[in-house]
Amino acid sequence: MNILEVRGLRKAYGALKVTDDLDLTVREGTLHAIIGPNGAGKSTLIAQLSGQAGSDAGSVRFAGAEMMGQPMHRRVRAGMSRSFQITSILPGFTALENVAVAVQARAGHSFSFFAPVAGEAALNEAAMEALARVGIQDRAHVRAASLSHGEKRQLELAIALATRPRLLLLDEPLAGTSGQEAERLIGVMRALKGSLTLVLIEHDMDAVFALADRISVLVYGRIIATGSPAEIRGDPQVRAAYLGEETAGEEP
Ligand SMILES: Nc1ncnc2c1ncn2[C@@H]1O[C@H](COP(=O)(O)OP(=O)(O)OP(=O)(O)O)[C@@H](O)[C@H]1O
Repeated sequence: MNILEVRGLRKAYGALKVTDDLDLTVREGTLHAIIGPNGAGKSTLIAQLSGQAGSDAGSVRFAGAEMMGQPMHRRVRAGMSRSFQITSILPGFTALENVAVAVQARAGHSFSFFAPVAGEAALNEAAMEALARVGIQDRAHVRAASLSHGEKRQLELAIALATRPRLLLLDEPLAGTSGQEAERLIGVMRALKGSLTLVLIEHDMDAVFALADRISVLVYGRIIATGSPAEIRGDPQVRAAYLGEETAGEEP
């Protein structure tokens, strides 16, 4: 089943067409990576899908329902969530509080995953469960300011997971991480695979080709190819437009 069907998506900043009649189909349960050169429109696409940024035209169907025009909190409630940058983490709050606060803030007044009577306890339970899924439950009561960079990246993931998404949009989760931290995050993403659908933007090609079930290549606001890692690696158009000889020739 296709959990996400994007058709004719457009967004321009002045004369600059950032997403330009973009089509994308994501199958449920897959990790679908989107790669492309700097400035291709990847972050803008994630922002448009999550509802953080508006769109000029197009259709975004999630689990059969049209999301275009819906605000972000409605999309979160429908099961579509995105990870946020470290800047949205509150340094004086513990990891657990960060997850709980973010869930409430993002789901807004329509936060209704739990019966009202369950309130805070249920919220904390969900937050703790999310921390466990990303492997930092033992850091739950540590202030975010004291977490390592990699742990903050894990916390971002936990914040997104706590809304119990069916589809999680990840914008460069490995950015700025060291080798060991990146390995840990790759392990977390691998463990998440199958239990939900992941759409991943990532510059680390080794990680992309190791993790992805399918890859789409975005160039100048359009998807020029979609396929398995092997198909993308072998696609002459992709090699010419983006991957370059040294990456295209390597085996993961
Ligand atoms: N708010 C904005 N106002 C004006 N131009 C913008 C805005 N956001 C993005 N752009 C421009 O849109 C283009 C696409 O940016 P975007 O960040 O989506 O690309 P990207 O593929 O994620 O790039 P990178 O790989 O470098 O992160 C760029 O030329 C960028 O300068």
